[in-house]
Amino acid sequence: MVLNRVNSPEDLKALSLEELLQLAEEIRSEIIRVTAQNGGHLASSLGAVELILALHRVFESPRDRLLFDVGHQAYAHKLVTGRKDRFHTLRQEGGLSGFTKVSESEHDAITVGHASTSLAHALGMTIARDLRGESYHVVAVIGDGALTGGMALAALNKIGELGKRMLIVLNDNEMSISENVGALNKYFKELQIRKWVQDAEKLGRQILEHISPKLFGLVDRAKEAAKLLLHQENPFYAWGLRYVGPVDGHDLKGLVHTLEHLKELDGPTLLHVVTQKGKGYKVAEADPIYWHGPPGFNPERPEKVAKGYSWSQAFGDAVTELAHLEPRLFVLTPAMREGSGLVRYSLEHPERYLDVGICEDVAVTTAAGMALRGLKPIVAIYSTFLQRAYDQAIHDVAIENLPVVFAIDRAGIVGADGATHHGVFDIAYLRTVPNFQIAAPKDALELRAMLRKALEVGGPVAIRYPRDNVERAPEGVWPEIEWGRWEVLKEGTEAYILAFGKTLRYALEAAGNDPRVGVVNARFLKPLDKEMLRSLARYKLLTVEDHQGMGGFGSAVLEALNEMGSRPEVRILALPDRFFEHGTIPSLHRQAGIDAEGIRKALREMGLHPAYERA
Ligand SMILES: Cc1ncc(C[n+]2csc(CCOP(=O)(O)OP(=O)(O)O)c2C)c(N)n1
Ligand SMILES: CC(=O)[C@@H](O)[C@H](O)COP(=O)(O)O
Ligand SMILES: [Mg+2]
Repeated sequence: MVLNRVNSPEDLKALSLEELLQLAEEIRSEIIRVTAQNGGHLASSLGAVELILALHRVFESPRDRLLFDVGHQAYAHKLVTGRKDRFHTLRQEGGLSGFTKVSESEHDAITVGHASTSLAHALGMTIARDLRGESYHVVAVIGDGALTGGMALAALNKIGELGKRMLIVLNDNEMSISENVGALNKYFKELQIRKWVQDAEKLGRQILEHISPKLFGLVDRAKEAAKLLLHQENPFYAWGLRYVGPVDGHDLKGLVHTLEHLKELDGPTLLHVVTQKGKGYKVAEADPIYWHGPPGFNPERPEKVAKGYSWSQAFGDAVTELAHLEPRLFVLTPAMREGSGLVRYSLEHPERYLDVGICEDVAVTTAAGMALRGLKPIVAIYSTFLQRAYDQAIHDVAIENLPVVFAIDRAGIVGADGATHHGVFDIAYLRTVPNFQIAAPKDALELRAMLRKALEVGGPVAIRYPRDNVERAPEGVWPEIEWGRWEVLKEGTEAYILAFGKTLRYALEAAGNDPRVGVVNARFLKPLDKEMLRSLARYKLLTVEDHQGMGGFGSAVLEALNEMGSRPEVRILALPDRFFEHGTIPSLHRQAGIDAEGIRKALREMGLHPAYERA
């Protein structure tokens, strides 16, 4: 096994081309083996194997800084940078992160998980490097999907102007999670259509290679000259970049030669590599969407695992029906069609569906534009990714109190994706914004009721729900809901648990049949149900939420009690002021003390010992 001999990128330099090719295959097998047991970003990582090996062959990490945008495609990078013995712990609690992470390795240049940051990171690093008189290389690998993000394009604009030496590798597989979108993506396809150019180039390199490897760079120069003659402007000309490509992103030998050549060039260069997402694993090549992030699977007989009915699907089914009832409804997603449960909706209502690409800011402000002109837009968006559109939510939606519904998926701890993805800030960052209303349904029926009502109440409405399964609600059923009113699910004589969203299940479990402890589905956070809160203020109160404690649901309850001059005993169960790494959701909830056990413990501390303890 060649991989056994690779303990650092240094070791790659001693390998022959045959050994490098063998190493690529061994790495592919290891990625498949571990992703099969742990789940993870399989297709993206399989597609980047040759590229990553070529980069580590040519550059000198950690002296040279290799940046991976999103960081989900970097499994090969982890395997050749001293982490192969821990690779089996990928995305497991206490194990390796599923993305690159500065605190995990000196070879990880940036901590990522959210897309489109690598170019601004690289810009900053080249400025620091030059200011400090240092001379290392900065290389940023960015996918065609991540390049649809506005901050990537804005960074390109600055990179081209400053002209600092850096290499940008565009890993173009024509896929985001879904098929990629955007005008640039269409242009890249055209660039690749000139297959005869690529074939001629490959032949030219092979011929020159036999004459002298030194002539290899001649092909690049000949190509650049040809493009100028053909007036095939460098697609990144406007951004002041040197463009090279498209080249075959799986041709390890060709990549090494091209990178060797580009390494010597000054100024910013963009190397356009064409890869196949899922390369080397038939099922992933055939369906890179499902195999973008599969749960565990049988590597010998890989089959799609039928996941249970999720909140995302409940949302997708509800809006698909709702669109028949409300002709002004329009649903937008920032490149998360599958994750947000919108495949069915996009097929049934293509004229009222829009995937804007990986640009949450554009999704929200496009929705604002639609609302200004009479539509009723719903932005389907993960809590963590909504962080990218906070000003748009305030500046473009809330100030004019526009009727935009935010269907916030993955609200709360999400599990294996870890700190970059837990949706645990949205309550705090939204509830301070005037005009925003915030709700969390207890089940799919309540989700349907809230979505329908949200389209009527007007103004910005955030409805948040977790990464979890949920019992399917019957089609065609649209229950009424008293907007802004909580729901007592269990009476109590001494205390009430006020649960917001997913933690309601834990509250019911903890209260059991103890007559002293009541449970409230506190499904509206803004507006709070102050009338019911006032009536409960004579009991001990325990709030529980799957969100940071600071600025969360519990804070809102405390503020309201203070406002009404009530001083009951109140305990807040929420996430402490720290980041939670990757792990299973139940385990992370247990660590945070917001599960049934945590609630029981808090009740005991409030003097409500379970009956068996009192006997
Ligand atoms: C800001 C943000 N929005 C959405 C996502 C979800 N997401 C993760 S990977 C991905 C697609 C990335 O496509 P690309 O950059 O082309 O990489 P590939 O998987 O094709 O290698 C998306 C949308 C994210 N990570 N960050
Ligand atoms: C890398 C990335 O951001 C997405 O692939 C994300 O991991 C999807 O999360 P879900 O698996 O919760 O849809
Ligand atoms: Mg891609």
